[in-house]
Amino acid sequence: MTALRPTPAGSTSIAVLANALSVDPPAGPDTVVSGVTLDSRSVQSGDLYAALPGATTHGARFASGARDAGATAILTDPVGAQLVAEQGVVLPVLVHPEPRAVLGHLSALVYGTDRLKMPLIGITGTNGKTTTAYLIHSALVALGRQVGLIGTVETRIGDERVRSVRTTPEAPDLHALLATMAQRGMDACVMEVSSHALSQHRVDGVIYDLALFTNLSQDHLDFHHDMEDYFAAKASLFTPARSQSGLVCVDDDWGLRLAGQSEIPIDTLTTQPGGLADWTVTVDPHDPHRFVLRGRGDELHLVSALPGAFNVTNTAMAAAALLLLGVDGAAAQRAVLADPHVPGRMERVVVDDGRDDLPAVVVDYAHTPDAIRAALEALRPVTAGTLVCVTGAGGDRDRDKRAAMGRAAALADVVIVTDDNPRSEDPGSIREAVLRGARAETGGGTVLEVGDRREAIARAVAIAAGVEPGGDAPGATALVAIMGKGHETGQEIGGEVHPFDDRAEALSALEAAATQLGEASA
Ligand SMILES: CC(=O)N[C@H]1[C@@H](OP(=O)(O)OP(=O)(O)OC[C@H]2O[C@@H](n3ccc(=O)[nH]c3=O)[C@H](O)[C@@H]2O)O[C@H](CO)[C@@H](O)[C@@H]1O[C@H](C)C(=O)N[C@@H](C)C(=O)N[C@H](CCC(=O)O)C(=O)O
Ligand SMILES: Nc1ncnc2c1ncn2[C@@H]1O[C@H](COP(=O)(O)OP(=O)(O)OP(=O)(O)O)[C@@H](O)[C@H]1O
Ligand SMILES: N[C@H](CCC[C@H](N)C(=O)O)C(=O)O
Ligand SMILES: [Mg+2]
Repeated sequence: MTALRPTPAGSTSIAVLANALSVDPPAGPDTVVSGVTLDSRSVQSGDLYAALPGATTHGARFASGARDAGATAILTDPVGAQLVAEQGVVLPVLVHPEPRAVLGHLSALVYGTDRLKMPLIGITGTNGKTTTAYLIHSALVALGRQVGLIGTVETRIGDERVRSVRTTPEAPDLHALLATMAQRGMDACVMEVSSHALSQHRVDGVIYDLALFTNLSQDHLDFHHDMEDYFAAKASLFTPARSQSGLVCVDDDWGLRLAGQSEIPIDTLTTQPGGLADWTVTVDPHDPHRFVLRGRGDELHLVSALPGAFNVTNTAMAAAALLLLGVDGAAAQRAVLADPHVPGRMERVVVDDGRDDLPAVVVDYAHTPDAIRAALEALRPVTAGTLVCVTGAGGDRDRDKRAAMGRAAALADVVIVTDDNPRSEDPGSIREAVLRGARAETGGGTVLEVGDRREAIARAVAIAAGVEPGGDAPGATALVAIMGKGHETGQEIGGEVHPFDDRAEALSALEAAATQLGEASA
């Protein structure tokens, strides 16, 4: 990301950075460093270029490109220093055995974020980070605060929005964003902290005032060695080097474990009936969206604006976080009632002519077994007719979760297995793994394979609407859940990203079904 850099403070020099690293300053005159990047393609004049060793290449191979783009200095490891020298690049080079591990702290010095006053809220967990971040963001905005947001969908600084490439930006980009937010007068920033970010030092040099843990379930086992390793990455957010205080949802065993081992003061929250925690949730027996949150002497009567028991949890976590940040109970209660639009999470797609003979369509970002199960369990009670689920798994990501995703999807009456982002993998083999799980688990439901995602969505809507056979009770009581891509606007196939938006495709499919139903009744 090259956008949203702060106005350079211009006070940090190569000698200052060398001193921070406890290494000798490179020979030659000292120079001001006004920015940092780890991507040669994003270098701006005056930048320190961090040439990092990676899984596929070494950043130092791009040193001459970085120099031509105006880099002032290079940070790299000994192998990188050799590569820089071989290219004849004459720039001051700071050498460190683990450049990634010092990059966050150097970025903080360059951007002045080591003196950040703005409160920071960091959210980690397998599912619910984006949703909870939006809930906190929209509540703080409703309270009249200026709030920054960083996460899977976008970065927001006041009214400015920039689409995200990653959930948690790399350290130089993160510090640049935080400095920009501070310069533009944000009162707080709420952000998602992925496990990749924690493992790859992306949030080094940042101290969160409040860290949240939502839950842990299977994902990313391509990157993390096993669940223990994945948990350890998440748990590292709850240490004094990273956060001052925490709020941990203890509904799953990982949350309980984290609460037991946390090195910082934490509050616990549970939604389990009769559960013991600092914050408890009592759901209204007559309305699953209404609940009472009790904790620290406060009692808040809240309504989750989003469907599903898990969104009661997300809303409760957001409300407790507000109170822990010092918002008073009455204000927090009002603020979390404000409508949070969370793009691509349980998002309804409707044709705008108000007709009532079409199935409901929901686009959701469920791409783990646990999320698919939670989403379908949330949608089943609001579906009197056929529940159709369109799902698929991403390529070049955790392979072990694919069959489990299929098994979870088999909670629907009709499962259509399709492509997500195949990336460099063979789409047919990815579908095969998901299909295996769905077929093993289905209790009499239908499992179909439709590789082309556009066709899969059209098919799902047609079955649910009753214009194609396959649904037991098609029409307005049926529901189509399109899982996995949520807010995404592209589909990555073999290194190319093709424009694709599940919401737009669902709308076209609904319009086509409406036309067919109209013709049939004419
Ligand atoms: C597994 C992973 O996270 N890899 C990240 C890692 O890649 P890498 O170490 O393999 O780097 P590499 O491709 O070998 O390149 C080495 C270095 O050369 C640099 N380079 C490379 C080419 C060039 O022309 N110029 C250049 O400077 C690269 O910026 C890099 O610093 O460092 C790269 C540079 O920052 C990242 O782009 C890359 O993220 C990849 C693209 C990725 O897909 N990451 C995903 C899995 C991710 O981070 N996901 C999480 C979790 C999502 C969630 O659950 O919410 C996220 O936070 O988004
Ligand atoms: N608290 C929760 N528990 C279980 N499932 C959830 C929870 N919140 C959301 N989900 C499900 O997980 C999906 C992803 O939710 P969300 O985008 O909020 O999570 P995330 O942690 O940001 O995910 P990612 O790591 O991919 O960015 C949702 O679309 C929903 O199906
Ligand atoms: N942040 C998640 C996104 C997955 C979304 C899904 N559409 C896919 O491509 O697998 C990840 O990097 O694993
Ligand atoms: Mg997210």
